[in-house]
Amino acid sequence: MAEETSGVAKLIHEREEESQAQEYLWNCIFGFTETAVVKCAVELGISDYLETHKQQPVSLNQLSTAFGCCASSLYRILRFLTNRGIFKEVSSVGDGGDVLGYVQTPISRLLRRDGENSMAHLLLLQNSPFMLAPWHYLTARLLDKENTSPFNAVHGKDAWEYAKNNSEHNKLINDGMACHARMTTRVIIDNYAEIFKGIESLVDVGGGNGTTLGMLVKAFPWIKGINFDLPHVVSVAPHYDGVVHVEGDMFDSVPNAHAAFFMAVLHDWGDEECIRILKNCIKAISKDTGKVIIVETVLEEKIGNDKSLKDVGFMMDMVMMSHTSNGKERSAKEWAHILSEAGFSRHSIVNIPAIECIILAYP
Ligand SMILES: C[S@@+](CC[C@H](N)C(=O)[O-])C[C@H]1O[C@@H](n2cnc3c(N)ncnc32)[C@H](O)[C@@H]1O
Ligand SMILES: O=c1cc(-c2ccc(O)cc2)oc2c(O)c(O)ccc12
Repeated sequence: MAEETSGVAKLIHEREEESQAQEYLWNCIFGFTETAVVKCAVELGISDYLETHKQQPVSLNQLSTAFGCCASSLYRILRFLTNRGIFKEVSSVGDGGDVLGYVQTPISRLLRRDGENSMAHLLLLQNSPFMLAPWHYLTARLLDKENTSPFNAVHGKDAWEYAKNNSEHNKLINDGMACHARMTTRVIIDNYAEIFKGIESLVDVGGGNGTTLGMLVKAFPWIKGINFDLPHVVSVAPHYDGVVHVEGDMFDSVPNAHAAFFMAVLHDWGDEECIRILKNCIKAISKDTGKVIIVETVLEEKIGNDKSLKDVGFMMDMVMMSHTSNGKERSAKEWAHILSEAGFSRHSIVNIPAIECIILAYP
């Protein structure tokens, strides 16, 4: 009898496991629909529109009129998004009785295109045709003796060369990265101001359109900011008080400054390339009191801390495999290797409430 019960329990357990496995794979198979539909909501500007109505529910008719789109298709898009908790459907009392309308949620607020903490442009970057096409060549990269990056396989050049000759892609990258820069820089300013005490001038190497340095200099006005990036990036960068834009190539040299800053740059490159860039940095910064501040993923640091942040690090590592030739996310051991090879005498890692850590390296 006991044996029979344990056999049934085993069978039930196996069925539960199989149904969980199926659920996981259904999500893998159709997971792209969520990204595609969220992208559609961003392109229409649904969050931006709802925001202008504060928490007043907005009806389907109002939305379809505002966007000039087919009400029945928009209804299906909104049904999908409310089902996943991205927007919320509420009823309110109107002239003719109860009316249904849509309001924002904490997720949809992050999808406003101009919000301070918006993630919309990062979503548009990753899901642009330029960035999606290379994923079809991931297996080809593994089988290719030359290890050609999927981005190169599709576009015939690396992402930075491609952006140089394609203003649409250049804007997508700069806006997407600025979106990420705003989120992480806010965390750094609010929690780690002591890192910037005593820094007279700071060069942001691969600083993109200067969003990060603009925020840092505003928060810590004693710093003179030098935003350093490729010519096609700085030539379209907006003005920020206290920041000068300098064009150049970090593989040749880095402008002199008291300290240097890197965010989401070194992960685009292999170890030898990072060592070369970092050696240029050591030459550029103050020998006695200078330091290099690196904001990047340290893979295992988030374990046991926040699983979702750790998962983003592993996903970013796949983005690097698809979009760069030698780039990768690194473990603490891998960071220690490139920093010591570049000539830094010591470094420390600060775990922060973001997907990255702050790595402080001293000459
Ligand atoms: C992933 S983006 C990071 C931008 C910015 N630091 C941020 O966190 O938003 C990498 C940046 O490195 C710049 N970059 C690539 N190659 C470079 C080079 N050889 N010299 C200087 N900057 C370079 C790119 O133009 C781009 O702005
Ligand atoms: O699309 C991206 C996103 C990043 C990124 C996002 C969030 C972070 O905290 C760090 C980096 O980095 C990218 C990157 O370096 C690249 O070469 C292409 C695309 C992206």
